[in-house]
Parts: sequence; structure tokens; C-alpha cells
Amino acid sequence: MILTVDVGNTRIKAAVFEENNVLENFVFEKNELEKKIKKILEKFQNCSDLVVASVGNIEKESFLTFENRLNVHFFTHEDVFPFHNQYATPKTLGIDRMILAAGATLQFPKKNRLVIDAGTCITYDFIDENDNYLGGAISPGLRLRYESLHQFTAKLPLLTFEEPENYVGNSTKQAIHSGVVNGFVYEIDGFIDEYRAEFSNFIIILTGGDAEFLAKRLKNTIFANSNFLLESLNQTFQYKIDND
Ligand SMILES: Nc1ncnc2c1ncn2[C@@H]1O[C@H](COP(=O)(O)OP(=O)(O)OP(=O)(O)O)[C@@H](O)[C@H]1O
Ligand SMILES: CC(C)(CO)[C@@H](O)C(=O)NCCC(=O)O
Ligand SMILES: [K+]
Repeated sequence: MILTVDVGNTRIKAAVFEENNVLENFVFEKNELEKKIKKILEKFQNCSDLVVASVGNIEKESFLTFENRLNVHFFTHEDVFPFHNQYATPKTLGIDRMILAAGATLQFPKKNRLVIDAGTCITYDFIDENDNYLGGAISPGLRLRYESLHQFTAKLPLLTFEEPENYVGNSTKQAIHSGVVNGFVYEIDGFIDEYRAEFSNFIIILTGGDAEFLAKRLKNTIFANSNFLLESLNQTFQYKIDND
């Protein structure tokens, strides 16, 4: 049994795996990390490994307290990954993006693969059919768009997600919802169209906190898998064990 932990920019997500099956999922805040992991390990006493990817400000030291109970693996750029990293600055590539790319490479062999993670940021990661990781894009996520409009202007209120009534927003609120939500959807559909036009033998993986909502709104038909990062952590850890 393996406990996977994804420390994102906003929240922490975790899942317990038995081989390739998820037994249970968890979401919690950063200040609850130690308490929650303790609880999970009490419930799943057969966990042999704790596997972490962190892009947040939580470092390896935060997990060392569990080392007397199980093996702790904190993914870094030094680990073995199943793709050829062609990013011009491989050391600054987010470890979450590396895990997503690894999961896509392992789960969907010999395809052109685009992973879209709609979380705090939207990240796009492209791995070609020869397993070259080429890069992608980073842009603000849905909630970040609402927050930045408020934070960096004098007059715009802080709104939370609401389905826009129309693309022609007829009030301040409707104009913001239209700009944020429609802009978010158009951006992603636009990127997908670009990739589709250039590549055949192509698969798209959509994940992150806003994936389910997006899957319903995109004109491109894509299935969302909110658990893809945690599944990828589990698979990349297996890959590491087999290839170290
Ligand atoms: N309880 C929640 N807290 C924050 N965001 C939420 C919540 N529920 C849904 N969301 C949506 O999820 C998005 C954030 O995604 P996610 O939870 O994957 O981010 P994260 O934990 O910061 O992870 P990452 O940094 O890997 O993107 C926000 O844009 C927001 O619209
Ligand atoms: C883009 C985020 C913030 C998404 O979580 C993360 O992957 C990150 O901090 N990346 C570093 C920059 C890069 O990936 O090139
Ligand atoms: K993200």
C-alpha cells in the first residue's frame, strides 16, 4: 500500500493506493499536514511508502517525522523519469508537471500527449510520441483570475465562480464572470485546437481542481480525471523502483 501526497499551491491532496487501485482520497490544508497524515496512516497501517510531490512551500523535512514508520520518497529533479526532458531550464520545471508528464508517458505509450492541469495555475505539458517532453504553457487558474482582477484594481469586487449568463456581460458582475469563465474556457479550447491541428495520434488528459467543470464546458470532448496527478505519483514511484 502506498500513500501519495500532492502538495499544491493552495491545498494538499492525498490518496492511498493498493497496486493501481485508489482505496481513499483526501484533501486538506497545509497547516493540517502532519495531523492528517498521521490519521491516514492509522487507518491504513499497511502503507509501506509515503510518496510526495511538492510545489508548495512544504519541504522534505516536514515528512521526516514519518520515516520511522515507513519509507518516505520526496520526488526531486534527480529522480529517474520515463521521458527525455527537452525543457531549456529542466531544473526549474515544476515537479508536479514532471509527475504529470511521467504519468502520461507511462499510461499512454507512443502517443503525442497533452496534459492540462487546471488548478491554481493552468499548466499545459506536451510529450511527443518519441517520449520527448517539449514544454507547454503556464497561465492563471480560474480562482486566480477572479482574485487578481480584484487585487490589482480599485473598483472590481472579489467574486467567486458563477456560470456567466451570456458572453455579453450586462453588469459589472456579469462582465467579470464572462471574462473570467469564458476566457478560461476559450483559452483551453484554443490551445487544444492548436495542438490538434499540428499533431495526429494525439491524446489529451485533463486534470486539476477545475477539470470536471471544464470538461462540461469545452467544445472539445475530453474526459476529466481529477486524480491523474496522484495516479501518476503512484506509477512514477513504481517506475523509479523498477529502474533505479
Ligand atoms: N475548496 C477549494 N479550494 C480552492 N480551490 C478550489 C476548491 N474547490 C474547487 N476549487 C477550484 O480548484 C482550483 C484549484 O485547483 P487545485 O485544488 O487543483 O489547486 P492546488 O491545490 O493549488 O493544486 P495545484 O497547485 O497543483 O494546482 C481553483 O481554481 C478553484 O476554482
Ligand atoms: C506552474 C506551477 C506553479 C503549477 O503548479 C508549478 O509547476 C511550478 O512552480 N513550476 C515552476 C516553473 C515551470 O514549471 O517552468
Ligand atoms: K496546477
